[in-house]
Amino acid sequence: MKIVCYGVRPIEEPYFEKLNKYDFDLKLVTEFLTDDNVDEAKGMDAILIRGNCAASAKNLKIFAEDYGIKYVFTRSVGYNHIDLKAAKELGIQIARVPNYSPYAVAELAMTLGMQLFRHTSIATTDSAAGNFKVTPNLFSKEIHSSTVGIIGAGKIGTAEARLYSGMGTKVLASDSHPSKQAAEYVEFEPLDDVLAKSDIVSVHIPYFPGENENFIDVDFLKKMKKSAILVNTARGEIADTKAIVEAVKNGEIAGYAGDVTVDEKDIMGHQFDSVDDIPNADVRDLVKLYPKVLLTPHMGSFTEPALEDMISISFENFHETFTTGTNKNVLEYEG
Ligand SMILES: NC(=O)c1ccc[n+]([C@@H]2O[C@H](COP(=O)([O-])OP(=O)(O)OC[C@H]3O[C@@H](n4cnc5c(N)ncnc54)[C@H](O)[C@@H]3O)[C@@H](O)[C@H]2O)c1
Ligand SMILES: O=C(O)[C@H](O)[C@H](O)COP(=O)(O)O
Repeated sequence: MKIVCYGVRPIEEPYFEKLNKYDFDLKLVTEFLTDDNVDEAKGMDAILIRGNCAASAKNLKIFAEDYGIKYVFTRSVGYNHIDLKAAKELGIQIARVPNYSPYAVAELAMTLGMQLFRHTSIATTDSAAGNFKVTPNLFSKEIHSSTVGIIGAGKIGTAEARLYSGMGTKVLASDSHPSKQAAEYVEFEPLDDVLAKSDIVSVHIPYFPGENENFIDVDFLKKMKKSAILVNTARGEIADTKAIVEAVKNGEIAGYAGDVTVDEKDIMGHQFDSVDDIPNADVRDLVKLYPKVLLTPHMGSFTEPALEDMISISFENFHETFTTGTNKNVLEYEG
């Protein structure tokens, strides 16, 4: 079976080869899938994409009607980059990887939160400029005697809760479907209470296009402590970026860290000559608030265990579908 895999970084290529136990005929393409590079899929039986690839109605139509491709799978947890409605109409099967190492993202979220909590980004920026003074803005609480709030205690949120609870931290959580697994590490409380009590708030809810844009809004931010840190490693679209910029600028929260932004397709994977060249004005303003704002380039899943899971579970998805017609990680459009 011929599979074209989009968004394969050179460092990832040996893993695709090593984990190819079903001997698929793989075509590895470095670029993310866009409407402009659909022709890489010509002659292929199936397509594998990642989070920052866009499976739009336009390119899905070409895959189905011009190339006869019926399978477009993603090696990501999130699937907001796929037009599920169009896929269903075109008879394209979509599947994802719902469960790669959750510690990949959980550890990053914790690292970013701790960096802001202990002011190390401010201190190391100062020392890199030759300033070794212990200034009042470096004064800190300690995490073992503080409270962390997890919003969305699913697989990643629970993994982060476990990490913090291992340090003795009290961990609260808000979740629309509280689980027993999470309850081992968190106390579930209503969202407003979690926001009011937490010193670090870490968000892990999925993005559902048209449903929960700007879940983190002015109101959400006002409910947090002025001394608290907000971390979003989930998706940029669930946050009102302008509201976060204002909240940090006005001291309504102490800092913000994100592994995700809005308009990712124009930002992630690109290198700009200057911050002023970042194409989204709100993201530009956010970046300029460093070191109170820390942004990473959507690298939460960029660890060896996560990468191996993403590839091998995708290959299992293809093998199951090629042998039985479907697989356990198929996504259905629920319009
Ligand atoms: N930064 C990265 O590289 C990276 C990597 C993987 C996943 N993600 C993002 O993280 C998200 C979470 O991943 P996961 O594996 O933990 O998913 P999951 O489905 O296991 O957990 C999500 C949890 O959020 C809860 N939830 C949904 N809406 C909610 C709401 N409004 N309020 C409270 N709780 C709500 C759900 O009940 C569920 O428990 C993904 O959807 C994806 O967008 C980011
Ligand atoms: O949802 C996920 O699995 C991740 O957020 C995501 O896909 C990572 O982004 P990528 O590096 O795959 O573009």
